[in-house]
Amino acid sequence: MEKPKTDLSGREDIEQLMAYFYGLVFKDPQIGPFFTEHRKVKLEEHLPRISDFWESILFPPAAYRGNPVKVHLEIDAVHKLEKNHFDTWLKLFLQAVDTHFTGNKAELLKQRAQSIATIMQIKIHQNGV
Ligand code: HEM
Repeated sequence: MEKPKTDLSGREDIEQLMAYFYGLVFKDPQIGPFFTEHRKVKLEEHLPRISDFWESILFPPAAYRGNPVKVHLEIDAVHKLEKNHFDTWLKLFLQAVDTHFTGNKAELLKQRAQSIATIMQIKIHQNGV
């Protein structure tokens, strides 16, 4: 029988979830190329960084220092980030969380992903798209 789903309890759960999520992202035909072609992201560098980011939201304080909006404005300047890219990113993110976790932290994670995605799209749009 499968293990019942639980809530995220710390860093290790975030790391496992992100490894699963970026597994989906890298092979997605729509948004995978942002990571594999436009930016040539190394997963062994991205995973600790993105885990710091989500840890700072779910279990503060955490080590993340950065500016995700600025990073995505830079990505957009080279290759446009469209609504459909955000829709796909979010769909995979929600799917990854729901596949592995359930509970308050899981809900918070999904809410924050959606609100940050909305803010990013507004900022990118303001930037003259
Ligand atoms: C259209 C959807 C998205 C695409 C294609 C995308 C793509 C990327 C790429 C390629 C990077 C690596 C940049 C680099 O290191 O060279 C990155 C970094 C990152 N992304 Fe996204 N992203 C998307 C949406 C989001 C959303 C909605 C969030 C948050 C809710 C997010 C959070 C982050 C964070 C925290 C980083 C690390 C920034 C840093 O280095 O400090 N991304 N993204």
